[in-house]
Amino acid sequence: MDQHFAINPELNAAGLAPSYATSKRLQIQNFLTEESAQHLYHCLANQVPWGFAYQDDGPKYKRAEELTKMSPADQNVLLQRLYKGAQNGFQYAYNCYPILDAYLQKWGQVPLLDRYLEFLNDQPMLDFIRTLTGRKDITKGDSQATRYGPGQFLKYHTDDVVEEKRVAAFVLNLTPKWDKDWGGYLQFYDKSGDIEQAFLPRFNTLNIFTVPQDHSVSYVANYATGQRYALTGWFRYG
Ligand SMILES: O=C(O)CCC(=O)C(=O)O
Ligand SMILES: [Fe+2]
Repeated sequence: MDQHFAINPELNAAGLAPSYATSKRLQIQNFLTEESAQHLYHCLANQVPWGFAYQDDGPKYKRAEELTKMSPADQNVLLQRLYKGAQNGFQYAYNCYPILDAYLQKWGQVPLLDRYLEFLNDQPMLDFIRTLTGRKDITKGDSQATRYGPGQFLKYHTDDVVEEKRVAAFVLNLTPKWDKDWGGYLQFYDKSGDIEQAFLPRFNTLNIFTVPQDHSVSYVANYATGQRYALTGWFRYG
């Protein structure tokens, strides 16, 4: 496989660092070369066997193989149960492909995403992120592919899992076309619950932010006609 991914050579991490340091989050457009972003997008849109991630006494994941064994009626029963759970507590429902687990367990279903995970952990990327965040102690990145469609969401949370040693969360958004009435925003809140900032899903755009920090992916409208594709994860120390 001769697939090669690259960061947009015009970007300057040191130049962006002061803005990240001040606001604790940043949106960087045209993050990868156009060719890299197109390859990844077509992979997410056409090749990924999407499973389903949700919460049920802890994080749960159904692989694509299990999902296809469920009837549409049973899938709907599950979704309604998740909506019920969302009434009173933390909940999420979105399609997912756990790239790091797939890599470590050698699922072998999407070789391009194995190459992407290596790219994420290669020197140019780690150096860029260390310079951008000012955190020289970052040692690695993990990632999952996500797809949010109508009726899917990720409720307010902070990404704080102490033992996972997360320094910064990232969302490499790969959604080519999105309408601002469709929901699916990455939203950040202040203490009183007002939205401080919200990032529209946008093609080839890296959203990166310090952890912990209050955020959510707003509910995708039932009338949305698109899917929100992204590669998300965390850069870690130790
Ligand atoms: O997809 C996004 O914009 C954010 C995802 C997120 O917050 C998470 O997976 O923890
Ligand atoms: Fe998060």
